[in-house]
Amino acid sequence: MKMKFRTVFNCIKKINIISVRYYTPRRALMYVPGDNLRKLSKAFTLDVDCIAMDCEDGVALSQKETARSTIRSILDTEKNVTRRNFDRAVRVNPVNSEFCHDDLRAVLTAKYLPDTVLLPKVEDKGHLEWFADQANALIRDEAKIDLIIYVESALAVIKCYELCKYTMELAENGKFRLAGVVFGSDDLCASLGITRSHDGAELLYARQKVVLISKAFNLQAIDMVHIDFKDLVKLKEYCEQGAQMGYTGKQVIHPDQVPVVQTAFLPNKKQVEWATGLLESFKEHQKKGQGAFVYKGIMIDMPTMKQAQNIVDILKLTSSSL
Ligand SMILES: CCC(=O)SCCNC(=O)CCNC(=O)[C@H](O)C(C)(C)COP(=O)(O)OP(=O)(O)OC[C@H]1O[C@@H](n2cnc3c(N)ncnc32)[C@H](O)[C@@H]1OP(=O)(O)O
Ligand SMILES: O=CC(=O)O
Ligand SMILES: [Mg+2]
Repeated sequence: MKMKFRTVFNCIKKINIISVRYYTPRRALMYVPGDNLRKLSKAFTLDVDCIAMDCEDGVALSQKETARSTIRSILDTEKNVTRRNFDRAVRVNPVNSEFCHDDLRAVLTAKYLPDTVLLPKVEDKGHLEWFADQANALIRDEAKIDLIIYVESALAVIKCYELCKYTMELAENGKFRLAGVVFGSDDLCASLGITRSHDGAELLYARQKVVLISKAFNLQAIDMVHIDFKDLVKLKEYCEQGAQMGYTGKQVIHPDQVPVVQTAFLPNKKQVEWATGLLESFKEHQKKGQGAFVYKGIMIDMPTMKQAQNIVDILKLTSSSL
């Protein structure tokens, strides 16, 4: 009996609450320095949901122009030359840098638009208005891109709700839609004046705040990067913790991290069996007029049914979008 409880609770504790209007899976969001053709070519061979071609912090100041033009030439070529239909994302430089305008012009006027623009270091409404003006002017016709904003400073964590809300408002009449929020842990550490520890305890408050607010707007929440890329055991632990908090994916910097993250952000076989069994049982009990009932020794009513539905939904959404 004790074992049974543990098994069921192990299933429950890993559940993501998702409620989405459209869904592009981004379990692993993998950065590739935009000036490195070897790494870019390698990335396109991987089984990864999202490739983040980087113009920002993974690129030296002297290589910004090379990164921009390399990414542009990739976007000018057809997407389906690779074996997998991944999300083609570009991380541009922050709006208040000298590079962002040129980055946006290069990527948003390419023959094929990126699926997603990743906008780092967003801190106030002015940044978002500036981005909206640029995107609306540069994107042709009726096309729309996904936008993911980064919360990665003390100020941005405090203003996270306001930033998400305002981006959604701007998106209503814009050529972009807000798809998610990235929790930029490493820049946040720099902003707070701390050095990141191995267990990440210093990040807990902000990490939870970012996922809570993202989910309040039905957005994807993409968890912090694990820079100790050779430690795959700790990576798995962080993934499970993030998924348990409600994060839908994680930033990745090395190919070895990809399979761990892609797997960790999908419900496992045991969770799927638990969820489908519960949903069947829920239907039967509803027919009999019973709102609360016992399934595998646990009291079930509407909230647990919704958690089970989330598991089934995330699996369906992920497999149907790939
Ligand atoms: C922290 C906050 C952030 O903003 S994170 C985002 C900014 N940083 C980045 O983008 C860094 C991305 N990662 C990297 O550049 C590399 O993984 C670093 C960490 C430098 C290690 O590279 P390297 O010494 O080549 O690793 P390795 O020899 O183990 O690589 C094995 C093969 O995999 C390739 N690889 C490596 N990283 C990537 C990547 N991100 N994307 C695509 N491919 C990658 C290497 O080129 C190498 O391939 P090959 O076997 O030589 O063909
Ligand atoms: O951009 C990501 C971060 O952790 O900083
Ligand atoms: Mg950052």
